[in-house]
Amino acid sequence: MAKIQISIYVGCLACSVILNVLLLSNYVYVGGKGELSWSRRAAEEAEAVAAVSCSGHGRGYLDGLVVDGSPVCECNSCFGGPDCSQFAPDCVADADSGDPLFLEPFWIQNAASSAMLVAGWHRMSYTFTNQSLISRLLEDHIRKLHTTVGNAVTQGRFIVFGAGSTQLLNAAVHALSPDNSSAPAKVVASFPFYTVYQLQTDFFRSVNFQFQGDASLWKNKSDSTLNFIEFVTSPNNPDGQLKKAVLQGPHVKTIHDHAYYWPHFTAIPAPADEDLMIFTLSKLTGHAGTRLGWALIKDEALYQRMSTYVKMNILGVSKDTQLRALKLLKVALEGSGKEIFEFGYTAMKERWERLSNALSESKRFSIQEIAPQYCTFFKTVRGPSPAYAWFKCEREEDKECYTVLKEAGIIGREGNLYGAETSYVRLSLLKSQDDFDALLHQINKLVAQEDGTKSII
Ligand SMILES: Cc1ncc(COP(=O)(O)O)c(C=O)c1O
Repeated sequence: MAKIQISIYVGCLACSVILNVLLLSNYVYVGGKGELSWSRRAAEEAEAVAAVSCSGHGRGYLDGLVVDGSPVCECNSCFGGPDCSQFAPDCVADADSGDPLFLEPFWIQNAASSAMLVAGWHRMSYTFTNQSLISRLLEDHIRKLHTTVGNAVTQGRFIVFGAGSTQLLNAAVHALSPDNSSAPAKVVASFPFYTVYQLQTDFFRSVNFQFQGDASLWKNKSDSTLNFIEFVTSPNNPDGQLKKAVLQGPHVKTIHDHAYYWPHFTAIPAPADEDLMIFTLSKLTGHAGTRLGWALIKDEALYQRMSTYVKMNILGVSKDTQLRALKLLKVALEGSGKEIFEFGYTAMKERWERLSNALSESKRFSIQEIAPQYCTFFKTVRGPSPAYAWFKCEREEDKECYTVLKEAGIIGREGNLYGAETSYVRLSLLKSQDDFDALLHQINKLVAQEDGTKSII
């Protein structure tokens, strides 16, 4: 009887050892031969989808549709057909959204260093092992990047991550509003301002805060006992200017939105050193879909309030997002940031120059002026490369400028959404090259109609 028991025991032990060896071998990279085990299939899938030819005007995606076993090309606007090779000459140029696809070619050039492979068991927990909601390594890389670029002081700042900076904008409004005041804090921004500040503040209707429009209108009242929260966007969306706060006073709190304070879009005259600064991965690496924003916060109590907001809202930013952001920031830091920012600046500057040239002889249309400025990152005076053109229809009869452009096959964003007159339209310059080319094509046609003489380039 004992003999049978011992045999069963030995048998079980052997099975368990074999099972563990098999399981372990599934995790193990077979060193020496350069062969992969569990990751090979995923790598092959990723390479196969990247190899799908979409004529340079589209892309196949791992999570895209598959037809007859092949990934389907998702075409850029104005292109169609199974391989995106068919150009639609009369297509409308969509210059509406701020989708930062101008950086896609950079990531294609850096495919190897930016690729990731995520195991099924990667960080399944709500928290990191130290119970934090934030990757320490990612936080270190963010601080390092700001120091390298010289665009923000991070010493003595706490960091909160959000699902994009969009979430942090309202987290900041919530955290800066008094809890038990008889009057809600007045949320303001100087015109023209990023529409979402108003949309969000109105949407999350609260007894603690209320959107009150143009900051400039409250200039003489800001030293009173009224509570103000001013959004300062620098560089500004839509007009690319480096803005400063309009209001000052003991009851004025300021949220500095630095989404575009990167060398792609602006000279960096000095590191931003404000009490509350908000940044986003979207306009830095172009990965808007990854949804990561961060706030640099001086005051600990404010940091705690913003952290609580994010905890109550989403219980922390996705660990997959944090992993991807880490990978991307490692690439951004290569060559002390020179590669990504040279690429971004060159692309945006070229677009700005081409648009400026197209409009240089127009009396009917204009775009904003941005003065050249010394950039501490490039160590030279550099010209403008803004994310958006703040386009103006100069003639009285064109004062519904959005409609004028729409009729000319261009979709922009109405100036009144930014608190400005309807003679302004925001045109996005940071989308894909195909989007920009379509925009320029339509602008050239429009300007050529102005005097009937200029040829269409
Ligand atoms: C000024 C400004 N702030 C914040 C955002 C939000 O960016 P995200 O939520 O992608 O971080 C945008 C997006 O366009 C923006 O223009």
